[in-house]
Amino acid sequence: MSYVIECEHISKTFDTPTGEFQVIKDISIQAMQNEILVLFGPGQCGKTTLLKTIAGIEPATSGTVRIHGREKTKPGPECGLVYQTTALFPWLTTMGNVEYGPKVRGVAKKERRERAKHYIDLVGLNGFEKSFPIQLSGGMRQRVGIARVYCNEPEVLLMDEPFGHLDAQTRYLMQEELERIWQAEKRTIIFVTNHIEEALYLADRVLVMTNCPATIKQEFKIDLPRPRDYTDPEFLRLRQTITAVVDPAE
Ligand SMILES: Nc1ncnc2c1ncn2[C@@H]1O[C@H](COP(=O)(O)OP(=O)(O)OP(=O)(O)O)[C@@H](O)[C@H]1O
Repeated sequence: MSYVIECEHISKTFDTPTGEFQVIKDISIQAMQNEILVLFGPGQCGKTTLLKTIAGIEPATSGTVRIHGREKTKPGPECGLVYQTTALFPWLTTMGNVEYGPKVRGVAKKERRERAKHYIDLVGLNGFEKSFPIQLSGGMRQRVGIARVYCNEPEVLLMDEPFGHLDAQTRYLMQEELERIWQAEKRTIIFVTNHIEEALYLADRVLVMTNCPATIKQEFKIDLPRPRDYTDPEFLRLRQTITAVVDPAE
């Protein structure tokens, strides 16, 4: 079996004014083609650091990251990132933001506009092509962020609590929307969250992390049919089981 993402024995230690601080300890994970892998753990446990290491933004102190078998040591277009507060260019419209990546890479205007329009429609923003970010709600801005990474056609999507700043209703809606988008155009996704329902709604597998230094404590394969039902008894049972595994004081 060939994996899209392979992390082997990743450790990460920061030099701080008070000495060395180990954030990640010997983590090995793999993601298969089109899988949604959710990293789930308590706040400050090291989830973002692990994602940055996979993206090549924070080099690992030891261990290797491979994307499609190629070692990853620096940021590159093969990884598309969506953050909690998506940094859209405020002076560009939805179209301008979504087509930005292909434009910088020299893709001809007609082709990149068609591609951008396709992804704008896919995320449900048809009619908002000319809107500026300030004219959009938080959920709509995250839709633009998702369309923008899709438009760059990365091999993997790395999503760091992308819905963490949204109100509860919009958050549920965006979970459903991401699942719909992923069903329409599947990608390999590593999704970071500390929200158990979000993890269960989206994941093929949930990896529960321990607190700093982060290790993988337990893995759960989520075989529930999609789209998932938050009130399904099996969903609720898994919610209870996984919550019990996470110990914020660990
Ligand atoms: N550049 C850095 N230098 C020193 N310490 C750092 C650095 N980056 C992160 N840390 C520390 O590493 C720990 C893990 O941080 P990280 O942001 O990876 O956690 P997280 O699980 O993503 O947190 P949250 O759920 O709150 O987003 C924290 O204690 C943080 O202060």
